[in-house]
Amino acid sequence: MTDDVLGPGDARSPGGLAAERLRWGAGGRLLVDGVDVTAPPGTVTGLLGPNGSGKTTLLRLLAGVRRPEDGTVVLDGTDLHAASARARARAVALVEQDATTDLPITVLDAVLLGRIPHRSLLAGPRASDRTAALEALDAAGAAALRDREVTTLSGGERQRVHLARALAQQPRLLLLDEPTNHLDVRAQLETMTVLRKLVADGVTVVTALHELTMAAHACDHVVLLAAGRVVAAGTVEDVLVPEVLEPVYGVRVDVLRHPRTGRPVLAYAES
Ligand SMILES: Nc1ncnc2c1ncn2[C@@H]1O[C@H](COP(=O)(O)OP(=O)(O)OP(=O)(O)O)[C@@H](O)[C@H]1O
Repeated sequence: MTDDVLGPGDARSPGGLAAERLRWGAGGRLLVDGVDVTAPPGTVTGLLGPNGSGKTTLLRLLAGVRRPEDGTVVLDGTDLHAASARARARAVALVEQDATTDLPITVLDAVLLGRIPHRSLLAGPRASDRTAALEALDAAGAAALRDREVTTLSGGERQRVHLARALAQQPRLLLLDEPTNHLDVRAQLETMTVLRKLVADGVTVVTALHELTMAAHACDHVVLLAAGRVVAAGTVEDVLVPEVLEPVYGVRVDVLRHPRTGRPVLAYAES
């Protein structure tokens, strides 16, 4: 492996993400406690769990932003934490929850930041970087915002721009922390359609989500966390069921069916 290229890894090992036995603690508490996450390429994996269950902490470990105290993160056969920061930046994009955008720069320049791992640090953006950024803006439904200053954007507009920056990065693994929490219903569905298109191109996607019906709509697999541990992992049909969800969330859950798609629609009531 060279300094700035991650993978392609061992041809015999399965592609996608394979994280095993991840452990990370802070403040004298284990926040991620022996977690395994497997996400094959071509799939969207939903990371679910109540507030404080460890989703954000786990995403940072998977992204290589934080080094686990124990365990491994392997992407396409290559150990992510053994790779250089530049190699990781080429391979992995993380869209953080409520990422701040307080630089006085245009949306297009913000999205061009996603191209930095792919170009020489001393050189400015090339025509191909600009093309990739414009395509990413278009895919994220943010093309009309390209000349706006990012500090003036609404919460939902910022969320689209953050997604566009990650798309411009052209990662093999895209990690997202509640990418739809500021979006109106149409924009939520559009974001999930963007993720489905990415996985169709072989990208591996792992996204934290609170809205379980959205997870049922868009995910192939889900991983349910509680208190830093995986309490269930599998298909939507296996995991998004009352007997699994009710003890974790402490609410009554009924699973209905979407009249158009047949996918699960979850209804909640206080227990
Ligand atoms: N650096 C830290 N030091 C101490 N505690 C932390 C630290 N980072 C996170 N925590 C705690 O770890 C737990 C897990 O936090 P995390 O942000 O991963 O949860 P989450 O599942 O993403 O939550 P939410 O759904 O509310 O966004 C929380 O109780 C949080 O307060």
